[in-house]
Amino acid sequence: MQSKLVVDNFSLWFSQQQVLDRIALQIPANRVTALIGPSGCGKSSLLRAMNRMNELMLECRSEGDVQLDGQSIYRVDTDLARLRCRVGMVFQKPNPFPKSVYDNVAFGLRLQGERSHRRLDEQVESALKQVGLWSEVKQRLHQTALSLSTGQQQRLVIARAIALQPEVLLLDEPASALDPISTLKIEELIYELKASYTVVIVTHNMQQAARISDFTAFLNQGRLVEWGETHTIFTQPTSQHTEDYITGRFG
Ligand SMILES: Nc1ncnc2c1ncn2[C@@H]1O[C@H](COP(=O)(O)OP(=O)(O)OP(=O)(O)O)[C@@H](O)[C@H]1O
Repeated sequence: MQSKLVVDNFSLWFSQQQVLDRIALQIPANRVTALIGPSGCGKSSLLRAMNRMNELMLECRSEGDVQLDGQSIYRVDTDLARLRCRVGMVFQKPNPFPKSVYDNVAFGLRLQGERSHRRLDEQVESALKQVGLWSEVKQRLHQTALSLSTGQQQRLVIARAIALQPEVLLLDEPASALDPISTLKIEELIYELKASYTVVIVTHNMQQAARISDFTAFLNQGRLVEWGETHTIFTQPTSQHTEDYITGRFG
């Protein structure tokens, strides 16, 4: 299977604290990969390593590499804006801009220089349809996005990321702030998204990881304990640590 991203012996430090230790992991294209593990084990840091978001923090240092389609993203001449368009990210708490629904989705497209009203309309509609939000918001495209429910806001933020036609979507606990029905919608959406995108998701919810992911990586204390097909990790983990974690005995 083709790897979209390859994490190659990657280590990360914040100040003196090492938070990732020689991680080696492949992210298959057009599949959902879940990152699981106890709080503080480094899941979000590993996710952020995949589009160089850790560097926005002070005193952050890394070793090793991450390759996107075989090309290192850690080269000094990497265009970070372009990288973050190719590898989009959605956070735990929905963070719509205090702008209209339409302007949220059109924001990045306008930044990229799109000026045609017709093309903007088409792309906004297409992104909102992909996240299943179009029928809910088409009458209120010019109202503030902050008037949407939390679940709708999270789908809007995913639409904002999708509008830029990323190749990879990084989702950091995207459903943890949502009610069960909104969570289900996000899970269905993630399942559909993998037809067009490579998805990496951090989740604390083992049932969610088992339901929506094809591959699972288990981290503990900054190390990758094991990774493989989700079914195998959940039914026949090779490590006792993994088994203890997924059965709720620790973490
Ligand atoms: N900006 C930062 N500055 C300093 N230390 C940080 C920063 N972000 C994370 N850390 C530390 O890095 C370690 C890993 O954090 P990270 O958020 O990656 O873990 P996690 O597995 O995603 O945790 P959780 O499940 O609780 O969200 C933790 O010890 C955390 O305190």
